[in-house]
Amino acid sequence: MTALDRLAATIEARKGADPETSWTAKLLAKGPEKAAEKFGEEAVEAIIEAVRGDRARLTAEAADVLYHLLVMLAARDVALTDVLAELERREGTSGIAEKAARN
Ligand SMILES: N=c1c2ncn([C@@H]3O[C@H](COP(=O)(O)OP(=O)(O)OP(=O)(O)O)[C@@H](O)[C@H]3O)c2ncn1[C@@H]1O[C@H](COP(=O)(O)O)[C@@H](O)[C@H]1O
Repeated sequence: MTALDRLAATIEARKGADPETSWTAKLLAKGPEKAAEKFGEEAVEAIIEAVRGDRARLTAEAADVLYHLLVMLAARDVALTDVLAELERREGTSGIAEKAARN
């Protein structure tokens, strides 16, 4: 099990937990729209660090992005395993070839 798998399991387990003691539960209690908004905020913070070129800060912001992505997915009952399966399905297909096949 990777750290991402463990984090997704923890987030799933936080559904219905006490919002006083869990940030995840607090965020989930506010609904999928709030989870999506937080994901957007964290993504923008990561973009800012990517543009600045601060690798340590980008690393930290990327971790925030991954956590908030998983919370947003959990809020809409999308399993990490389904996202990983979609990535596996795409493995070996060049993005350029895939784009060309669309037209
Ligand atoms: N990876 C994370 C993680 N990354 C970021 N955060 C929290 O996400 C929050 C977002 O920070 P912000 O500065 O954006 O929050 P804010 O500005 O106060 O929020 P606003 O009210 O202003 O929108 C902070 O409280 C961070 O601590 C996380 N909280 C939890 N986890 C993981 O989730 C697990 C379960 O956490 P709890 O649900 O809190 O038990 C933890 O053990 C960790 O593994």
